[in-house]
Amino acid sequence: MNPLPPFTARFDDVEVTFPRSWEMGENGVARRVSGSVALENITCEFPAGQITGLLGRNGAGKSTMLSLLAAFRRPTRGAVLVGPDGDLRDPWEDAALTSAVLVVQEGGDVLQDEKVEATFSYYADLRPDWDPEYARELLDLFEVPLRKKASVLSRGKRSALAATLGLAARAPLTVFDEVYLGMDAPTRFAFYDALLADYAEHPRTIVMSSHLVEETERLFENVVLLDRGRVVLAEPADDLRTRVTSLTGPTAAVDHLAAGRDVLHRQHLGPTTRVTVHGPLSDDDARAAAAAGVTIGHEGLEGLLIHLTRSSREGTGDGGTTAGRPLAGKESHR
Ligand SMILES: Nc1ncnc2c1ncn2[C@@H]1O[C@H](COP(=O)(O)OP(=O)(O)OP(=O)(O)O)[C@@H](O)[C@H]1O
Repeated sequence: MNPLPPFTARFDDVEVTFPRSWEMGENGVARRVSGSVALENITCEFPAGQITGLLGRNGAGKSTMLSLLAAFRRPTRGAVLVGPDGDLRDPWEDAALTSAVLVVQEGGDVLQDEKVEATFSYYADLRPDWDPEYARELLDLFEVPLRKKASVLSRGKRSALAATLGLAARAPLTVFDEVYLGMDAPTRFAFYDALLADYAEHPRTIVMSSHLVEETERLFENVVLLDRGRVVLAEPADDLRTRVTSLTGPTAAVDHLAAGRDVLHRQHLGPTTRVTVHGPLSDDDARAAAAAGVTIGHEGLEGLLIHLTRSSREGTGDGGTTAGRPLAGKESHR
């Protein structure tokens, strides 16, 4: 059977509100937790056959958004649609669609009390594009024993197993929700390399949520940035990369060039100053910089994202988005 084509995923004015609930406080007394808006006015697309990074600070709404793709929950309002281009549908209770969407979270969806090979058999039954040989290759690469129970693996090895399942299932829409948590640096980089190599050979749509922007950004063709439940930007990664420029050189010349610009970061080292600014330089500025001994460089995405999420927070103040905040009322105790 031919594999399904890569899927597109679309969010159309999506809102997710969590209802009020009860939780046990530290003192053992039940506490009423206010409802909260986790996602608000989310309209964006994860394009077919591309790798998109879903970025945002803690509590921004990344996992909530990704859980909608796998139909783990329904939006309170708006529509989530997935499928091959021209045939996007609501994945809710649609078994054919959900078997083509795989959301991999830390620890993965594994049979905890059985050997890893039992989980492989389970995926072979459930996932039409499962590649058993590739799965074993990945386990060798990550040094995860096939004959151990998943529950006795270390946290890093469990993450590597989850990554293995995500890659070897070759789902037309594959979502990695911070799956690398617990992996050491060599394993994380082996995972990124394996992902890129397999994606090149077997095109599919990949969405990866991440905090580790600096080390994952090279993977991304698109970026969706969430802040407090709202989309701050959704753009091709290359367009974003050209938006942050560093200027390094004599302090007076750097300050002159940076005047009136949106400065993201400033660092002094004796008579030398380095600033990062938001926005490209004109040709005239570039010539002036060269004449004044100022070196121009391009920065990664991290500085821009920190800046955008920080300033959106300051800019909105209390009257801005309600996302991630209580809906109404105060916490009460009983
Ligand atoms: N089951 C739930 N009940 C109530 N509120 C929830 C629930 N799940 C998430 N939230 C709230 O929704 C908001 C978004 O949470 P979410 O886990 O989606 O964020 P995230 O970006 O994945 O965070 P992190 O990077 O810390 O994992 C948070 O304010 C969180 O407290």
